[in-house]
Amino acid sequence: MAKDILIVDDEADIRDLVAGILEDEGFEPRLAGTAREALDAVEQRRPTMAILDIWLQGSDMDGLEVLERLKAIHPEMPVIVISGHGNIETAVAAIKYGAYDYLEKPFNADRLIIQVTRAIEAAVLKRENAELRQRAGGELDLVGRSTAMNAVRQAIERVAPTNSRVLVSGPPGSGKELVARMLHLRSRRADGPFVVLNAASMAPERMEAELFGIEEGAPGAETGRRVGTFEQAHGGTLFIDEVADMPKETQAKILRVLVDQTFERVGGRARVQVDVRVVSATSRDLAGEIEEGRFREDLFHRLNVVPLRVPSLSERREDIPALVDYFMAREAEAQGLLRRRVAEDAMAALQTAEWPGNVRELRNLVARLIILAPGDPNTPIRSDMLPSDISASAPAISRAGGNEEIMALSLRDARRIFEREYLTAQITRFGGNISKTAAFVGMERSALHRKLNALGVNTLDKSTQRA
Ligand SMILES: Nc1ncnc2c1ncn2[C@@H]1O[C@H](COP(=O)(O)OP(=O)(O)OP(=O)(O)O)[C@@H](O)[C@H]1O
Repeated sequence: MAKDILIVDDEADIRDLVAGILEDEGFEPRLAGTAREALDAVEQRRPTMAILDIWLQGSDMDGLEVLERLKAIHPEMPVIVISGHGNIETAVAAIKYGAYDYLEKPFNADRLIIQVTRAIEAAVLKRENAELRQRAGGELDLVGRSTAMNAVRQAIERVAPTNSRVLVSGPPGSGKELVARMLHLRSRRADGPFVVLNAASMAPERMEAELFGIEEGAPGAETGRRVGTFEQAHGGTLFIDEVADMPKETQAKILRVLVDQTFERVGGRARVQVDVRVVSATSRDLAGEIEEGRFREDLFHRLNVVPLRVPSLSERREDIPALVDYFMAREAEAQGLLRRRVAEDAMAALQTAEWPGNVRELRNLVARLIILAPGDPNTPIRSDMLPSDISASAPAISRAGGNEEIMALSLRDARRIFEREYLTAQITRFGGNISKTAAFVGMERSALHRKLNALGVNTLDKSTQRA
């Protein structure tokens, strides 16, 4: 995406000179000759950055005041100020007001280009850092090599660079937001912002101010003027989570933005232009919501240009061991604790459990186990240490055997262990009486003897002993 740079200078020659230099470098200059023109231009669309002359003749505000206003509206937007020769103090004051840097007149083209490039890079880095912090523990890759997950991965690679809108569907906690982040990171907008709006957790009366921003003085703007999520996402991706929870009036407004990419802030009249890719997600069946009259069909078609379904965890149980290992490593590091090994019977239980909360539920369980599973950190986590609803799904064989490793063995070895434990238990049950045991388990007495010998089970046959 071309980076647009607002050039604010009262001298037309300087404006044109700066614009020419930047245009040659592939930037998209926008020009303003007065403070008012500058503020109007920013109002209409947030530029990537601004270059601002401190001395603005013929304006009702000086450059420092304009700088202050710009910083109040878009604190993250870099501004480089131009100061006349001998005006270093003012330039330094501008830095205190939040300017990224200053250029002293006369300046040469190379210096201008270096400063502009550096300012944009710094803003991108700052945003990335902020996003990383905000994500706190979020993933940037999808774990799991099941066929279902590979299909999701392939779809992401195909769709991400296209700029199409995507509707991600899937049950709660299955990884829809993660998929949306990957769509952003693999798109040409990757160095733009990724902004999340959760329609489910937002009061309907606040939704519009949140999406479109609000002007000072409008009802609900107690904290002053605010930029909405659509504007924050300019040049990047807006992720609308649980889109089915959006009130119907808001749905109509979103539809308009999607059609012409402009909107008005709440309490404002100016049209704001944005360039935003919308990725939305739902865990509900939108077709059903449309039928019930709760979701607009025309909006559905606009959002659902490319549908992408994230499978539930129970549709890809073979991914569970890799997910467990991955979360175990991450959570152990985050908590400053040692990783625990998960014994095979516990893994088998995790792979057979139902997981209504999908990957999120599995992640939370692993985090809990690291802290709460009994035994020292070198003891493997066995199925009987899992919460009862999960351990109940451990295969009966591994619970009955009490041998946590049985699920790791070949059928031949597992059968041997099973037979030994089963027969030892039965003999114990019948007080060591081989005849009674043989009758119960359905074997000839002599065959049972041979079997016990082969398995290395020592018995004192009590059926031949006189009481
Ligand atoms: N394939 C995966 N690999 C690694 N981590 C995953 C994977 N899928 C989901 N997660 C993790 O599981 C948690 C839940 O995922 P996410 O928030 O993306 O789900 P969601 O479907 O958007 O949830 P909700 O429906 O509640 O909004 C997050 O911590 C996410 O990082």
